Amino acid sequence: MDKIDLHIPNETARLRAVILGTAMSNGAAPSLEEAYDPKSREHIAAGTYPQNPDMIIEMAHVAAVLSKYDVAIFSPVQIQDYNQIFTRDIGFVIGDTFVKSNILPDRDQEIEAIQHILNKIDPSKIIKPPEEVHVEGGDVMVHNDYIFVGTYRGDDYPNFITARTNVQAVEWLEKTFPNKKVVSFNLRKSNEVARDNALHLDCCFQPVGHNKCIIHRNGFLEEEEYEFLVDLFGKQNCFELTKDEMYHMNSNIFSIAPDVVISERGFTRLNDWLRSHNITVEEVPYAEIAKQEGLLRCSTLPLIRD
Ligand SMILES: NC(=[NH2+])NCCC[C@H](N)C(=O)O
Repeated sequence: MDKIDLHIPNETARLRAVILGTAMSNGAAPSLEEAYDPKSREHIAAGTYPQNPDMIIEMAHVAAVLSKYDVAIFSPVQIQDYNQIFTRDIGFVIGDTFVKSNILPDRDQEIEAIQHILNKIDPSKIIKPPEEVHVEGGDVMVHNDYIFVGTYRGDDYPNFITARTNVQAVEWLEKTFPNKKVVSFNLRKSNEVARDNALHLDCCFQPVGHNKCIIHRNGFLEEEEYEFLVDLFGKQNCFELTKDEMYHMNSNIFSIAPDVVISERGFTRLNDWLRSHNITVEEVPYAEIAKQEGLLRCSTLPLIRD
């Protein structure tokens, strides 16, 4: 593909091109102080932080499924000893526009590694918000006329390394995409307890199929914002996750089409529900990567959907 014509209308339309993160050179396990999410920290402390070779195998399974569906895969250039698995957060596509994230400083080298991919995009379609806007792709979802945004509105925002998208980002998205309805969600944050932390919106919610969604009530701080989504999709179309399922990142599967998803092989209750709605579930092992508080949506950045 010489030129990339971006097109992202929603989370589930048939996928044609995607950036897939890389685990080729993650480096040694970070120290407790270096970790920037509580689940990684939990595994560092327990001595169960994932090993590089295991994560490479898991990502190869995803690449194989994408290839099976003829999806064009783009890869970041590997930076030595640097975690580049969660490519979702470094930028995102809304319609025909690529937005470069203002990501956590610990992760800001990741965007340089996709410059060769950005070079294939019309430069007038690449934008970067001003510095005061903090935003990561895990918090941003296009849903046809809507843009859903995970945020944290508390005055203690600066204390949370787990709060990545601020209210300035919500305002900037409203201004920049005036034809979309921007709806924001105040998410539960914890720097210490992974089970009480919705790191990004995609850690507690994601649309799937034509009209369904996966959701976990406790990820939302405002009951009425959770209810807005349940009403929008219809209660019977919402798969409500348990606290444990949210912790294992069940909301973070990845859609190749309305009727095809990639999911973790251990997500039995979810995968059965998806199949019961005639959605093909391509199961992959991804439990090692899940230890870093990210899963399949987090490690993919879609560029073209139908
Ligand atoms: N879109 C996502 N949920 N990304 C997960 C990123 C996880 C990564 N450990 C971080 O803290 O940044």
